[in-house]
Amino acid sequence: MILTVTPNSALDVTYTVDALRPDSVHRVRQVRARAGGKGVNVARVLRALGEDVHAVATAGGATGDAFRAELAEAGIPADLVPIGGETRRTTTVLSTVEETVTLFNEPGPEVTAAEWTSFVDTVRRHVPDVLVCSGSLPPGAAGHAGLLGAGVPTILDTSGAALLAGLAGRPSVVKPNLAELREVTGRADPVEAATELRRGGAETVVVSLGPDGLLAVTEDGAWQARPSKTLTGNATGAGDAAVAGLALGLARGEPWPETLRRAVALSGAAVLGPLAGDLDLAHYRRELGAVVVRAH
Ligand SMILES: O=P(O)(O)OC[C@@]1(O)O[C@H](CO)[C@@H](O)[C@@H]1O
Repeated sequence: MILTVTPNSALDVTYTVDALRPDSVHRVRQVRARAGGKGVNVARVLRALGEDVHAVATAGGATGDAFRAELAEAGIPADLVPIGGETRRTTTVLSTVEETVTLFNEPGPEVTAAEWTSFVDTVRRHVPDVLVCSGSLPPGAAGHAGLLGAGVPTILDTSGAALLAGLAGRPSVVKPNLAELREVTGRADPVEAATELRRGGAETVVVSLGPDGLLAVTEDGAWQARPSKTLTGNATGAGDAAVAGLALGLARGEPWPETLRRAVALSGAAVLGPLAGDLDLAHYRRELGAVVVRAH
């Protein structure tokens, strides 16, 4: 079983507007709301692939109730740890004129020390094949390192100070995008920057390069996997789909080139899905054979 952990869960609200203009009123053409946060998106993707997955997330207040109801409707098995604060919302604005995707991520509610302990205990009750810990931390949370279980392969997908602190948990994989990698290392070259994170405690660093695919820097060498073509769509959750592919590769003990191939194919399928966590499965199957993987 793959366990996905979302400390700062969210109700993802997606607005579709015509043009997005500052200093103006926007008429929203379509509103969609559903359970989100990066780990929840990873769980959705794995579930769509028919994999055995379980989610752990926080939930509080009326937004937490909506989050809980939607997750149950989606059929994702989950342990939701109650918190006193209100689960946050994230807002994604899709503009059909500029074809842009704009995100507003709230910080999330303050969690108490007791709530965080209960969250960590809930995660530790599981013995997964792979543990995926994704997204930001809510204010007051002690850090990801305490969630990364010894003896279980782990993926940490977060950014900034939380990523640096999480290295203390010696994750099997971290997956920053290029901007996040540069931000935490101050280095422009992705291989040098990834090597620095490996020295800091990550076994493997997988960098998401947007339309250029994924770059993995591992103890056995480096590989880059590129999609067969550039896609347009909703890129929110594309990184989470890539993480789902990495988790699957780790669970199956596949070699890195295979794992990267799947992760890139899933990431493209997510860009074509309407909302974060959705997949175009036909694209995924086609793209699996078309992704180009080369030693870097
Ligand atoms: O604020 P975080 O935890 O970094 O990111 C949260 C988030 O923007 O990431 C997902 C897309 O990856 C969205 O579904 C989600 O709400």
